Amino acid sequence: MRVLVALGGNALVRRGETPDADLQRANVMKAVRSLAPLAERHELIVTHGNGPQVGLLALESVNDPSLTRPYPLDTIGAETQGMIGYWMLQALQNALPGRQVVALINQTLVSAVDPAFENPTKFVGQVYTREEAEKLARDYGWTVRPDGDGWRRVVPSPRPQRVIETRLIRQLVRGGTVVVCAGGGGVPVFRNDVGQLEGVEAVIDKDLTASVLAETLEADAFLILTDVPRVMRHFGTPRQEEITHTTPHELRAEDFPAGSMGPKVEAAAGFVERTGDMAAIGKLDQCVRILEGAAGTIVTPNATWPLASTL
Ligand SMILES: Nc1ncnc2c1ncn2[C@@H]1O[C@H](COP(=O)(O)OP(=O)(O)O)[C@@H](O)[C@H]1O
Ligand SMILES: NC(=O)OP(=O)(O)O
Repeated sequence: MRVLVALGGNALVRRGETPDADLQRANVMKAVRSLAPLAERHELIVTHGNGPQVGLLALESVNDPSLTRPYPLDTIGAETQGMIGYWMLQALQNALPGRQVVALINQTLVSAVDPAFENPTKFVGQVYTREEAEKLARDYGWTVRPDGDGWRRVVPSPRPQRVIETRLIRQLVRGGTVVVCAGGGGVPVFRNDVGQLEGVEAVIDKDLTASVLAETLEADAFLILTDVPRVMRHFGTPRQEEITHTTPHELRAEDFPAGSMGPKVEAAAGFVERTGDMAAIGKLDQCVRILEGAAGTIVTPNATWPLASTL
């Protein structure tokens, strides 16, 4: 069975935690302990978020007096793929001796005229007070928006069209290699007037890229792993209830917040609609049980879909 896992930013650093390298490495090791049993039994592709990290490196760059201009977001996105990819590579190699593992720097094609460039929505970096965020917006020309109780920088997040290195990833996976790729949704690139790839200032949603990649790699299951056990109806209200098994049609009838559960639900529902295979959203440390259909929110084409037949 071929399984593609999208690892949430929460798995690396939670809101309010200091994003020291030691802490993130320890969190990566913990995540890999959960993922290792999947890799032992299945072909595995791992993608990961980079929102907190891309924001942190962008802040460092904007404060670096030796630069005439800060590094662009595509370059910083590639830096985060290198950094997080290295942590994951090492942790996976240590957990899976004898198994080939690779972490790739790779790019995702977007449209240069995606309307997202006019309407930044992707939260990056740390949480600020409103006053701090407004000062940063004035000083650095950032766009900032409320996120929960705090404020954060937002950047454009164009829709992923295709992962440029898909063929290579497929070859590696078919050969039994565990592949870490499409980190931070992939480095956003477009084709310029002369057909050359060129980076753009954006951060792609990693769940949406993971959905596209899972489809093109013909994954049998697409797991979105985060810090909540299931998607909830009426989240955060006294009427809150867990969704155990659902369909794209049912999910699309509900409203989910744009900055968090919304893209996950869209990514899962889209994958199931396009492929007829299974997607799920749930907690990282329950990933084995989620794949068995015994935990998480399981999304299948219809209510009677024979889950057990895929296992
Ligand atoms: N309907 C919902 N059901 C469950 N969680 C939700 C819902 N709406 C919003 N959330 C929030 O979404 C968060 C997960 O999204 P996000 O923080 O973007 O995850 P990650 O960084 O792991 O990708 C949860 O921690 C929860 O607070
Ligand atoms: N690029 C991205 O979607 O990162 P997060 O999941 O960390 O927000």
